[in-house]
Amino acid sequence: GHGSLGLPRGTRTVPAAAARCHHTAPESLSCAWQLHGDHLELRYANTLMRFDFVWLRDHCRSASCYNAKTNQRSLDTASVDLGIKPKAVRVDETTLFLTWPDGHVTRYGLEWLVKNSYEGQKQRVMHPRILWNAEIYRQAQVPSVDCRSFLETDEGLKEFLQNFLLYGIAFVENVTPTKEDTQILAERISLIRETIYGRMWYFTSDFSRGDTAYTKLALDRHTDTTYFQEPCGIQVFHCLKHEGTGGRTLLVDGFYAAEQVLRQAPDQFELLSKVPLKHEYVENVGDCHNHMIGVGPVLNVYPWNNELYLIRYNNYDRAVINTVPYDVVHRWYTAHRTLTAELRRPENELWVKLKPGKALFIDNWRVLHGREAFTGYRQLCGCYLTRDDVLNTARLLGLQA
Ligand SMILES: C[N+](C)(C)CCCC[C@H](N)C(=O)O
Ligand SMILES: O=C(O)CCC(=O)C(=O)O
Ligand SMILES: [Fe+2]
Repeated sequence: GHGSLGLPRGTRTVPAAAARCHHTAPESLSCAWQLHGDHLELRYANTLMRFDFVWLRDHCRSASCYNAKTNQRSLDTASVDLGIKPKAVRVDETTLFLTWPDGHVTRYGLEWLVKNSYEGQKQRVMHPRILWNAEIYRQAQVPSVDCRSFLETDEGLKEFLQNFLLYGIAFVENVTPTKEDTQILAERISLIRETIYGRMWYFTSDFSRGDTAYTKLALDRHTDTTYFQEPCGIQVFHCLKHEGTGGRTLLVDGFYAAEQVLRQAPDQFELLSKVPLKHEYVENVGDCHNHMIGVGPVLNVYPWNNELYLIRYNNYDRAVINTVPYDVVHRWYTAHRTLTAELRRPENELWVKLKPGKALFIDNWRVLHGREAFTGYRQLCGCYLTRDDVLNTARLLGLQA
């Protein structure tokens, strides 16, 4: 052995024989382990990891516990004794071997353990992103992908998806300006998410639906369908026609703004990520009758690494707040104001004029959109996409999503 791991010796550590440190050479990638009363401690590749015994038994990848063809567990986890403890431990250069009380042996690749340990996951992000303001986005000179390359080559599709994952927005150019051609684009990367607005939608300022989107008014930055229990993951916009003035589209990276809140006021960030509230859509126009309610905090983060994955921000559609006591609600308004101030900084605003032929994909869990008031006839088509299926396509092309 190379000496002690410097562990606090509590009453729960196992007897001396098992508590001795064990090392494997070479030093650089050496593995040290120590068996405690209720967990195994492992140090490998500069990571100190702690594994619960039931977790270790549950993750046995032997043929009897795991079906490698379907990647499904066959072990009945409920049959594992919650007090289980390995009776023998061995480590070589690449693998940890545990022998269980009934003689069953489990092997774990050390790299696999690092990747799948809590400590390993805590240090990495689920979704690599580049947070942006207008300057950062312009400097990056993210190219639009050509429609043919998007539709006909894996490289084109992959480039598009990589940009989309990193920035939360991506453009396809040279698209035939019709609803049908826009649908073909959408279906290249995902399934269309059908909602109360239909599958593929057209919209103009005809107030055919009970929502300001269907007017010529300006719309402040927001995310859509905050009033769904699962807001739509992706929004596709394709402007088919505009004869008039104004109508530019505003895009703001919500995660960039939230990150600034985290820096300035971590307690406010935390409040926005903990306080659940409702968004609501009540419609009674013509034959359209809908009542939708979605519940959740403004900021949604993975608890183990505090990584943002969803922002719900729509001041138009935010419902009556009746889920928060008065003193918390005041602090919530303060936090909401801080976030709003960040979202409204002019340097965070990316303004684009959507034109026929250029389709825009927006990550509706991250990037807010808005529009300038306009005059004249303007027609947009588009759809929402199911997020799981966009990410599925990205992963199949080898991207981390
Ligand atoms: C995109 N499309 C015009 C179909 C619907 C617009 C929905 C607008 C709604 N206020 C929201 O933000 O969810
Ligand atoms: O008209 C626009 O450009 C966007 C309107 C809007 O926010 C929406 O349809 O979700
Ligand atoms: Fe919208």
